[in-house]
Amino acid sequence: MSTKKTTPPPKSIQESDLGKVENLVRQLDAVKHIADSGYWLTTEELSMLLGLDSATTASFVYKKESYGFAWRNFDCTLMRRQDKLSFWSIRSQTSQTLEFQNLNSLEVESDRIPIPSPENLVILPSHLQNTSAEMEPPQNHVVKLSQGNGLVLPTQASYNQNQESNQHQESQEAESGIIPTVYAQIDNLLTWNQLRQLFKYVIDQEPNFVPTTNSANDPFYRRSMYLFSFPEFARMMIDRVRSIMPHIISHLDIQNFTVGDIEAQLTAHNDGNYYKIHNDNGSPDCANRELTYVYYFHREPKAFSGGELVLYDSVIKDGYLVGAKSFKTIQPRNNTIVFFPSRCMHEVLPVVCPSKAFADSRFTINGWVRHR
Ligand SMILES: O=C(O)CCC(=O)C(=O)O
Ligand SMILES: [Fe+2]
Repeated sequence: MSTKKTTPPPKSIQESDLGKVENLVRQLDAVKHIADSGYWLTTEELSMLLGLDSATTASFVYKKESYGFAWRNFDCTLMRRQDKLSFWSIRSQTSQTLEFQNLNSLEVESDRIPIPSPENLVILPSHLQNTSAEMEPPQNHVVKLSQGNGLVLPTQASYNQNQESNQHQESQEAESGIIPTVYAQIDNLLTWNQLRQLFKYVIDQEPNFVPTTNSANDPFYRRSMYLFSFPEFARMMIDRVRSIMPHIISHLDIQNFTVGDIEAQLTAHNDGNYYKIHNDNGSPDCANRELTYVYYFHREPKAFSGGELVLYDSVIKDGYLVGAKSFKTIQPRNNTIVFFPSRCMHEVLPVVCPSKAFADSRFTINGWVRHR
């Protein structure tokens, strides 16, 4: 008996490959269809669609909501956990990634505003920036320094009619130990091209915006929408903020700290939206937030009014940081970024946007610089 193995008949390579390619194209079409629709999928559906193995699928159980992964040229993002289900969005990267890669290598154009290099940033000193006392400041809003569970709310949100000028309040309260809130506002953070691309991106992302929540679990405390995942622009903003951090710390004249994680979220405030008085480092998981930054952008001409950021000064009372009566008002000017200490009390005044159109919203990329 011969030991020689019989060679299997040559299989039709072309045919089997063609079958695989057809299946792949069918799968890619289906993924693209879902990505374009903006529908969310459960983990089980996502796993089926992408053909994920069971170990990968099982590992999703342990992921927090801020989780995403890339599958070919698609971004899959865990959007929400609701009851026992998790929901995922799929987004095609192709167009945005290509556009974004060119962002920093754009040739100088006539309408381009140069990115200020950290050395020649023009930061207006707080006292030269717009301050006002047109609204009613809250009294005795008490915040325990970096402690407590969740957002620490005013203990006594009684609002006083205040007709005096901010300047006047400042001089009065200087005598009673007021700690003025320092802030820095920088104009023209992005080039017009970057801004245009960001705006276009945000408009395309409208279906993925979801209502904001807050740690006070009070639905009336905050009204706005936010976009959970915007990886390219988040990266750009975080890099930019990190690069200017030494200059901001020195300008604000605050104690130096080692910069750790920097977060970013993208928010839209439309008609009637607001964010009541709060600080940004009042719960254990955000206790190491040192600085808050808010980058403002909107369509031109501006189609909303209101939405000012009000920054309250502080006083220390019985070991607590207490919001003072005096405050500064910051206008959400297009293409500007503002920095201030996260422990300071602040609020966003209601936005009036008569058209109610999403594109007319007050948009921000805002976030926090944590110390290491
Ligand atoms: O939009 C703003 O001006 C501030 C937003 C803010 O305070 C926050 O997101 O914590
Ligand atoms: Fe805040």
